[in-house]
Amino acid sequence: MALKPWSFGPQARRFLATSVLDGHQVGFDLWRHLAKHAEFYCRNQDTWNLALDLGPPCDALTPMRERSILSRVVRSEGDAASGGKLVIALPGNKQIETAIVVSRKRSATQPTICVSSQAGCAMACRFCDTGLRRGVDLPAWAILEQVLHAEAWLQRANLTASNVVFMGMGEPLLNYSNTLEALNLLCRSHKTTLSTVGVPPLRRLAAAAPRNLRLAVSLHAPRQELREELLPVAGRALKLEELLSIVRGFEESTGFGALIQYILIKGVNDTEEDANQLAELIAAHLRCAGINLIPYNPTQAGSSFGYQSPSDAACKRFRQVLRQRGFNATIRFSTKLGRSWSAACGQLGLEG
Ligand SMILES: C[S@@+](CC[C@H](N)C(=O)[O-])C[C@H]1O[C@@H](n2cnc3c(N)ncnc32)[C@H](O)[C@@H]1O
Ligand code: SF4
Repeated sequence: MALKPWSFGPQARRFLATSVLDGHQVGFDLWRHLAKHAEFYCRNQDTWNLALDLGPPCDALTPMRERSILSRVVRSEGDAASGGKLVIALPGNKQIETAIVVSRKRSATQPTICVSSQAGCAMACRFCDTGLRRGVDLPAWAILEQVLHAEAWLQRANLTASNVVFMGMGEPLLNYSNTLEALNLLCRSHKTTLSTVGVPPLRRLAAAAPRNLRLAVSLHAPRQELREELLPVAGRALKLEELLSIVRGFEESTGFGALIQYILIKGVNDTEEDANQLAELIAAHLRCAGINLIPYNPTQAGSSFGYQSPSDAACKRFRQVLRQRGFNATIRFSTKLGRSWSAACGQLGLEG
């Protein structure tokens, strides 16, 4: 495949030359990513050295030959046309997971790449299997390479992703500087959404994030005490009102309403009264672009608390209350297939 004359320096071009030795048939979007990566790697010698444990200075990238992309896909589940999961090995054999959701709205196919920011997560939310493992921060390149691998995978079905969401393994704001580094590149080419449980670095992000970043907040409860029950961090870090006021500031500085995420757990937070309280809370504090209701996906973590998925009817009732109060509320039903690959929300991270 012929190289395009990229306007980066010679080191970056050499990086590109080596990155195609394995003969990937990559499309234009992926090339653009590679080019950005090249720029990124050449700027970040420290990250590069650390990752490879070899210590080549930037000038010595050429001998790297076919291992220019540091991570590799060790397994994929599902298929490119309908979505799936990639298990990706990093140098040193740590494994991370990237989910790819392919949704169809009318005739348009919209793939979304769901990246991990950490392997494991220290937040230990009661319903999430990622939280069963302590969080290890991923370097920025490992976040970016998930997009590369996912793009290459999607190309089997002639698809490209325009959306990237930080909704895979980990709490992105606890890996603040690497996440910001990755966001600065990704927001140039993809509609990018960062999902957070709401931790203090959110204040810094509001000032530093690219202006077109979208924010999703995992709220899950309309009351502080219920939130603390579900998310242990809610009792230690930002209280509900404080969190909402930071999110409001974020909405003002970016001009985009935040997306509210709300897991629905049978008999825990799924009553009509909960829905009404949620509507009041959000209306009082936020502009809010929409409310994403996520029926609880069965997990090992959640089963130890007896959590169960709500019925479809209960989810729809909850949604109806929110809609009647004027909110754009949607239910994110995970496909049976997605659950069987353990690629659904909260199910990533028990392997590897
Ligand atoms: C895995 S988290 C990653 C991003 C970030 N740590 C957060 O909590 O927003 C992405 C979303 O998955 C949701 N989630 C986690 N476990 C879940 C489960 N068992 N069922 C449904 N959603 C779940 C989270 O609440 C969050 O909204
Ligand atoms: S829901 Fe998010 S913050 Fe909570 S344990 Fe899972 S990944 Fe971490």
